Amino acid sequence: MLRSIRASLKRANNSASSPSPQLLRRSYSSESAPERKVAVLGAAGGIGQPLALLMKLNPLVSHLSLYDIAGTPGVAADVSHINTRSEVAGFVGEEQLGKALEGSDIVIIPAGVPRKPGMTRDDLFNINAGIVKSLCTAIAKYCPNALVNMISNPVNSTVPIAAEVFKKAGTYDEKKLFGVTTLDVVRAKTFYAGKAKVPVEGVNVPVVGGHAGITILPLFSQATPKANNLSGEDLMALTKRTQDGGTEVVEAKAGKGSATLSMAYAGAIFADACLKGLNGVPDVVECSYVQSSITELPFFASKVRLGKNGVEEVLGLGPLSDFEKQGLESLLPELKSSIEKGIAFANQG
Ligand SMILES: NC(=O)c1ccc[n+]([C@@H]2O[C@H](COP(=O)([O-])OP(=O)(O)OC[C@H]3O[C@@H](n4cnc5c(N)ncnc54)[C@H](O)[C@@H]3O)[C@@H](O)[C@H]2O)c1
Ligand SMILES: O=C(O)C[C@H](O)C(=O)O
Repeated sequence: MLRSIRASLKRANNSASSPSPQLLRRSYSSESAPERKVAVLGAAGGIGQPLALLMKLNPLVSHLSLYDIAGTPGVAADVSHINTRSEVAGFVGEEQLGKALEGSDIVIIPAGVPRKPGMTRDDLFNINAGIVKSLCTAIAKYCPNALVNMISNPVNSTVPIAAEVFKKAGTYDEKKLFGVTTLDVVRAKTFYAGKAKVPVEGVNVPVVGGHAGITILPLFSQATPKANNLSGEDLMALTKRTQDGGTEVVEAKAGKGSATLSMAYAGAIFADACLKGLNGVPDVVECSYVQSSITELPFFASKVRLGKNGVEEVLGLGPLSDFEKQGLESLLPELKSSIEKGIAFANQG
């Protein structure tokens, strides 16, 4: 079971760009891997718990720090019994946040409220913006050099909030702040493979833009392997399903939250890519929402090469179909206003 989860994590490392056989072969054993501390903030939640489990299974992690406002002692005690490399520590309440963060190489943030049916991600802004702001203030103080993997929604705004908090604290490094959009890639791969009837393990689809509705733009024209059996209508339907993937789960859960298990998987894939980059593994490429100059917007999701300092290179969009060019035009105003909303919030008061 454990072996198959690890194998699946490894397989999923065939990133949004073409899979690098070298990357797939170069996984570290715990004996050779450097010490790496990963902190999960919101670790007792729907995403946090399975994410804690998946990070405990990752041999690149030596210290796993689980923080929440409640419930982490139990989660940490539970996960700590798994016989894998990392030492696990649970921290609860604001007074323990500093200890939870100190020395972290990566901080993953799934803290905050999830959607209920009928809500947009932006409806979460009023609660989650404050949570993210206070957590990022603590990150700036206790582990200013950590890579930050932002999962809390609305990602289109929470990433700009984090950037502003770090700027104010004098610790901002644009190479180290990531909005986690991996779930969009995971969905695009799954839906494409199903429709094209190709084995999902070998599928790659870049997803660009942001992480809400039409700002999620899968580039199926660049999907590999190429599928000649898909019509223009099929590609439009796949695009819509990817954009509405989160809502599909929210409705199916009928008031009991949003995607947690698939998100934990996606979060674990992205954190693993960050760890590999930090450890010097070459050609680690994932899509992520980062500071960017490939469009006129200051933040944008695209393929990103990860390295020892975080973002090594923000890769361009590549050739787009007419349908995708239109999608790009349409998403820019919404993404712009979500970014501005985040920046304004962070700078008020
Ligand atoms: N980026 C993505 O693709 C993606 C996917 C799914 C969900 N999400 C988002 O992730 C967030 C969490 O979702 P969930 O289903 O795990 O929710 P959840 O309610 O199950 O868990 C959230 C956890 O955050 C904790 N929390 C609240 N305030 C905190 C604080 N100040 N410090 C530390 N922890 C705090 C809560 O106690 C809870 O345990 C939501 O905002 C959701 O929209 C993002
Ligand atoms: O849809 C949501 O609210 C959660 C998340 O952003 C998702 O894409 O599943």
